[in-house]
Amino acid sequence: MQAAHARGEASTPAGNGARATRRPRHDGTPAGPSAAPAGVPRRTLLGVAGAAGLTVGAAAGAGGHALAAEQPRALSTVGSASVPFHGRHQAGISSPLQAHGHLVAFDLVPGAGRDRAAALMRRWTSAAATMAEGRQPAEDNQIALDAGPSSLTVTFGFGASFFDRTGLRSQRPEALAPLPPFSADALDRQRSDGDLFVQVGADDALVAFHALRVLQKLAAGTAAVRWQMSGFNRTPGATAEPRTARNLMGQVDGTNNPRPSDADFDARVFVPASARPAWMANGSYVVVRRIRMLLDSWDQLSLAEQEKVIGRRKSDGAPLSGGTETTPVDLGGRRADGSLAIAGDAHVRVAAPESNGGAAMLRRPFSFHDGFDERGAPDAGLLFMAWQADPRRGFVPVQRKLDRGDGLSRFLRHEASALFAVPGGCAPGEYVGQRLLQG
Ligand SMILES: C=CC1=C(C)c2cc3[nH]c(cc4nc(cc5[nH]c(cc1n2)c(C)c5CCC(=O)O)C(CCC(=O)O)=C4C)c(C)c3C=C
Ligand SMILES: [Fe+2]
Repeated sequence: MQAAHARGEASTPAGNGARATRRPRHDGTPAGPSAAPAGVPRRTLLGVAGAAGLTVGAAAGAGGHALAAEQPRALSTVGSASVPFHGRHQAGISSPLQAHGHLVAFDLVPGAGRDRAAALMRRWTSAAATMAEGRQPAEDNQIALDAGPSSLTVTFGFGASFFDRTGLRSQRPEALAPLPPFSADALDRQRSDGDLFVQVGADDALVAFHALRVLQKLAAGTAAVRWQMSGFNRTPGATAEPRTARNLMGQVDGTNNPRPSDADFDARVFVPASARPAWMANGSYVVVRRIRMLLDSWDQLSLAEQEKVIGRRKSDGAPLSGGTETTPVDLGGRRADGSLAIAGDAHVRVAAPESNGGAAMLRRPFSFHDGFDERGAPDAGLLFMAWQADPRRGFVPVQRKLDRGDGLSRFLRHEASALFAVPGGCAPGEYVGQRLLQG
């Protein structure tokens, strides 16, 4: 069953042969359903038709909801959309944002070394590839039984400690060196770092939880959950047309992300095939930060003050230097009174590649809300994720600059941090990380 393939969608510009039913947008926009009619996984069609047949008899006999039951309905485009697991790069990096996400770090259990880690990666890869097609892995728990793939992606990575635990220290990339401390850090070490990283994303909450649970069970005896964070983005179809995401401060967030159509997109986001260590070819490095938003303080600012902090209008994300959302920011632009249109400490000025020797990254976050603290303030913010070819030329210099002079930092608290090496994608029959673990 290859729902996406049957519809013959275009390959993603990432060049991994990936086909998705939703047009990939890389500006933080949860892309809307494609205009093409949705294909339906064969399993689902049979399942729906079979179930409907049974229901028709029962409903007609009861004189109840016969009409509804007589019309077996195809999955919505949201449910039937799929993102191929296999490809040059792992899925979940340049794929469109999904509505639900789980980020999980696992630690290898004592005594579990390279061989057991390799066996786990093989099990995880097989299950992830199966679920990405909307099929159930062996020994399933039926949580996602009625749903299609719902754009499920599963992405795997390795933390620095993995290489010590598996005797693979000589294979640890230099780019995986620990992130430097930043003055804004208030890090909880229990919720930071980890040997193995799994990112699950899907447009359906049950599909996302199903994948998480399957992967956690497959790890039993080899790796245990160290920390887990869950987040969300806007549901596809919630807006009349696809739009750039908003974060929990209400800002349009993701506008100036690198786009796959940019000539330098791959160079910024993915490790070149010629780079060392060789097993990281076509991979990427992800920085994960749990950034709490101090929303009670933020809400005390006027709209004009909030816009000044970012340097963009809140309503439509247009830069304060003029134009619409997609107009390039003019950092030299001035108002009639001669003052800078984009303030000296505006977030977009301080974070811009022009202010950081060209440093750039692909931001692909999830928002989070984990209740309210003892003072009634929301424990909410951004599960910030930055993907780049090398964090020493991406996240690190930009965060250093933000740490010193970003107007937004007064309203943020970085509570957890991790950096993972995410290998390239794999072909059917291979497993993610095979070149490292078998090399
Ligand atoms: C170290 C990198 C960054 C962190 C940490 C970060 C946190 C953070 N950002 C927002 C909101 C917005 N960020 C925007 C732009 C933007 N942010 C970064 C980097 C970090 N942000 C970059 C590189 C850029 C692009 C700058 C540019 O080239 O113009 C924007 C504007 C819209 C956009 O382009 O996406 C917003 C809004 C929050 C809320 C946050 C922490 C919670
Ligand atoms: Fe930002």
